Amino acid sequence: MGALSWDDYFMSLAFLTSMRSKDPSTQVGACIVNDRNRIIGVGYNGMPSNCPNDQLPWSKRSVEGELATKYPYVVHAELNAVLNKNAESCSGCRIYSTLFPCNECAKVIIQAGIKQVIFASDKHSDRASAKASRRLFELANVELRQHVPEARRGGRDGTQWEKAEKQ
Ligand SMILES: O=c1ccn([C@H]2C[C@H](O)[C@@H](COP(=O)(O)O)O2)c(=O)[nH]1
Ligand SMILES: [Zn+2]
Repeated sequence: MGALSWDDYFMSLAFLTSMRSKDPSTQVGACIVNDRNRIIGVGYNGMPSNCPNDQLPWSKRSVEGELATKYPYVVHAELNAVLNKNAESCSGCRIYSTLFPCNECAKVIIQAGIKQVIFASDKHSDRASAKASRRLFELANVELRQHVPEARRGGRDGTQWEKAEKQ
């Protein structure tokens, strides 16, 4: 068996990173890489640092309203990856994300100078936030590409991807 492709390697790293997330419905991971294939930052969706996790909700919906759901509190994987960067700048980099970035992440990605987005799942493509993202990325000339694992092209064993896609 040959070496893992860069795309499979970085997307695998994004999936591995996503496994740190405590979100019971959608674990997201992101990995920023420069043009020399060096890792610049990784992140996953989680509650802000220093906020005790047991005091914030992970629910998708609540009869008590939006403030009793995760949405106003969770820091998205892509934002965390940019905030965690170990280089001066993300300019010209690409980002691997296990989920297509929402519009808030799209703004961060564009402002950080990231030029390429490689994503795995597009499961929220019907949401307005995903549609707004696509619009922003197109206007800002950020290249989008859905990752097709080597295994899907008849290459290596694809069990890890099958598991990830079922999420
Ligand atoms: O760009 C994105 C969009 C979403 N996330 C995180 C935020 C939430 O923790 C989940 C989405 O939860 P659902 O239950 O699927 O609505 O994904 C992210 O990190 N980046
Ligand atoms: Zn987001």
